[in-house]
Amino acid sequence: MTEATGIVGEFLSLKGETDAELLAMQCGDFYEFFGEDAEIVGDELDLKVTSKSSQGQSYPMAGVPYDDLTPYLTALVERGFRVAVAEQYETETGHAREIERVVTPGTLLETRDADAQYLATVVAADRSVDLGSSASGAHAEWANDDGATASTGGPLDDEDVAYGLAFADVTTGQFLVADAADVDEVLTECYRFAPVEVLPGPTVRNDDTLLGALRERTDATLSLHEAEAFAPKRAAHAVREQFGAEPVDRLELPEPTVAAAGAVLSYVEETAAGVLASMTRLRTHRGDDHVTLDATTQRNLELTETMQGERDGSLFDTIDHTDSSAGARRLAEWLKRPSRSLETLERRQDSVAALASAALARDEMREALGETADLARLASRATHGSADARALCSVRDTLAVLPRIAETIESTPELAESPLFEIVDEPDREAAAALRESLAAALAAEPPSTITQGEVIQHGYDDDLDELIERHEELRAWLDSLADRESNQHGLSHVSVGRNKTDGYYIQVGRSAADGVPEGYEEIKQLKSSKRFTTPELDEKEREILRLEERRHDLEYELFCELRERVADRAELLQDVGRTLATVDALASLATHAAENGWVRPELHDGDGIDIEAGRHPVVEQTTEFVPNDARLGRVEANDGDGSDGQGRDGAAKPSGADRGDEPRFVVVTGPNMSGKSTYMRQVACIVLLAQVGSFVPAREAEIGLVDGIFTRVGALDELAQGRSTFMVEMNELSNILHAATEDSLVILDEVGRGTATYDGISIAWAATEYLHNEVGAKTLFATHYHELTNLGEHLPRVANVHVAADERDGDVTFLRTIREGPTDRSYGIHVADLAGVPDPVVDRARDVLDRLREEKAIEARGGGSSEPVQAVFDLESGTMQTASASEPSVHAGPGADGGAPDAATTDGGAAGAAAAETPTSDQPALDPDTEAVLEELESLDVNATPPIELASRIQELQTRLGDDR
Ligand SMILES: Nc1ncnc2c1ncn2[C@@H]1O[C@H](COP(=O)(O)OP(=O)(O)OP(=O)(O)O)[C@@H](O)[C@H]1O
Repeated sequence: MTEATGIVGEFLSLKGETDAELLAMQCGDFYEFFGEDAEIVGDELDLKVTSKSSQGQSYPMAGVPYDDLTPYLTALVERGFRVAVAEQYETETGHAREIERVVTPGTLLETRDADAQYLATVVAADRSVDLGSSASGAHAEWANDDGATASTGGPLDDEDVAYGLAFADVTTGQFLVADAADVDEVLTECYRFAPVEVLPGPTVRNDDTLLGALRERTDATLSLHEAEAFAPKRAAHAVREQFGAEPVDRLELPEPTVAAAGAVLSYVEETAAGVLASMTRLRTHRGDDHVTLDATTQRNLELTETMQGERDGSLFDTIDHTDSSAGARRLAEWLKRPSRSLETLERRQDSVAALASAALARDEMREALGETADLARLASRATHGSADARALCSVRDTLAVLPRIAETIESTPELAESPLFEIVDEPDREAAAALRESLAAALAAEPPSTITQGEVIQHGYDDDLDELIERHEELRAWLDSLADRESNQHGLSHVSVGRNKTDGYYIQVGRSAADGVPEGYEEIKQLKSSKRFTTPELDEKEREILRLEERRHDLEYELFCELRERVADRAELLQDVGRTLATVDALASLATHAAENGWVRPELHDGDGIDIEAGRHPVVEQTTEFVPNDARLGRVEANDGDGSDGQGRDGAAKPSGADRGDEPRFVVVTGPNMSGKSTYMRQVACIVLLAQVGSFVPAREAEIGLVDGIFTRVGALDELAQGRSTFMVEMNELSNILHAATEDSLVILDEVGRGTATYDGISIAWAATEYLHNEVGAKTLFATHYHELTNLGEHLPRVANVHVAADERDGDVTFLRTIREGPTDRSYGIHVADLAGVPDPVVDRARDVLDRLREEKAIEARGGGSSEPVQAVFDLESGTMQTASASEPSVHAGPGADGGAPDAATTDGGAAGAAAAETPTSDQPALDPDTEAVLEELESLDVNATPPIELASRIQELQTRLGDDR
């Protein structure tokens, strides 16, 4: 096959120079794609694909107009492509082309999305290697400074690994670094920042598990960046060059973090040259300052999107009333990174309280905020050199909003006395005013979007330009009056003066008068009813006008670029003002939601307890007539004056554990299906989270002791699609919680152990409860259908029971949605099955079975005071209850026979299966030695001291041994 030459050949050779998936090459007034690229672009963007031949071969070709590249580029990058852009430039002998930039998801400046657009790096390094000489370490993440990659091995063992992360948003200049102790922390931060593109470091790119998790937990494109950029010396140099010596030297950032930061900088420089200058500050993000919200919890609480992946119906969507995109970003950031600093939160609360009580001033401020543009983004565009005159006008107009907001605050007493007064004073207001004034003096009121055609600079800004414009206008006036002059002077009728590309300026005379034109008129064109002429004088004026126009455009362009550079030099100031406006917007949004929904200011303290009176779910209350409920967890400073009658302040139940003299820390929530258990637990988590955002909360009153983390475990339906067993996911999540939660954490467990056989499930749930209660001490809400667990309250001092009440009358069940003290005795699962449309014969039969189960009083066998529980199971064949006995050593008799006891026995009608450990009754025959050995082992198993997962596997092993005997 002959190699393509000409333009196609040039395209293919440039394509060979880049690792971008697509190349857009400028060819005059178009950007063209050839070959496969043309086909992909044709498909993706619905562009017409034609063909171009070269060396007798035909190549697909697709193109977009030069001025129209941005939307196509954005669309391609948003679909995950990396697109190289080659520009054409003039040379002495013609023209040549070169790749100027590679646009990737993380370096796309022209984004249309209001969300932050983070580019992230994840670097792993072996802790055991002396980091000082890490480049020679066997598992060092980075390459040697000479460029050879030191890491050749696969993934590191997590225990020995330190992780460094960097997040850069080229559209706003935000630059954050963080370190992470393990993969979970890496994933948590990545979920929190939701990067659009991740650059895995040299070792991470070999770690299938971590890469898989990153793909699963983020929508990021994973891109490769040269390993040398991660080398410690080179990375540290890049960081010093960008931010000065401080981050590396004074902040003492760990090397993996520096490597991550340096690599991001080099990638940005390589792909989006020019925008680096907008990254003026390096901030460190420390998990310790924020409430730990692992990725699972962020999803379970539907912070920014629902479990179905929708934005609508998320917590953020519900509380967001911001009027600017920067404000929305700020609010989302607060929600994903709730604070643990009482001082920060009380400052926000003071501002929200002031804004909530000053409705008119708030409206005025929101109106002004609605007129603001995204200053941080405009600063980046100015730095990159892609801001046009309209963008600078937006900077000018947005800067003008700051004094308006400040004035409203200063003139409204409530606001003037709040922290808002200081917040608006944080940026250098004088410098902002000066910049605004110089922009106002320089820019035309409504400039065109093109910056090379003039009319962007205002009169009075530059003397030379004014002179040019004056002369230009004089000439225009001369031209405007030329037709009249000629007609009067020479008695011509039907005379006009015009201009077009081919003829330049001309005098047009009607045919009837054309013969009478004076001497000196030179005919340049004949039309049907007229003729066009020029004159030496007109020619000269034309030359002058063209010269003036060119000089005017050049000078205006020059002045504009100077102005844009001046704005770029003030990138940091613009980011400060943008940040202040965004903060005020986010606070005003919180105040608006609080005022419109009757939310109250929670009392925050560094103590332990959570006390919520008449709390509501912030999202569910929007669409439902919501029944409020109280919640109490941990050591609450008693100030409600009651407590003797077991009733809360409004008569609703207080968990019964309080009666035991210990504060309830672990509350078991039972109740029928669909009664509202999940909603109740999530509402508590959301209220605590909102409180630590600085927001008001949906409750009548609330006292919140700040928590260090919120952990949740709820059903994980979506994981199924990803090929992981539901139970495995459940156990992973449980394991994470048991490891990560502390005494100061809030834990929400919605059904633990449901994904496996009933006995295994109960055992795990039981053991996890004991561990959380005895070892961790976290404040926990635990919803379960295992009624056995309600007995834990009898044994453990800080376990309390509550249930969601339902009313049953004549077979009709009414959900009351009210939390009451103590456990429930019914599940109403059959009622829910009926509501869900399960066929009548099945529902009737289920009721029948349930009645029989109840008659056999299986529950009394365990809960009715007998010290020797009896295993009761339902025989599906005979439709009767059978108790294990010597005469019937059936498959049902062994504890934990897989799937042995039907779930109905435990989850419905309050009938409970026996506990996992069953002892033989006196009238049973002696057991065989193996079984006895198993029982002995079971007896000696220290449930409190054995980690739950190990416990589960021990029990499973014992079951297997019993099973082998059968
Ligand atoms: N306090 C409340 N006021 C009004 N409606 C509520 C309240 N709590 C829950 N609901 C509504 O009741 C329905 C069921 O709630 P939820 O899913 O929390 O029940 P559940 O007990 O966890 O159910 P299951 O045990 O089947 O998982 C939801 O549609 C919810 O909107």
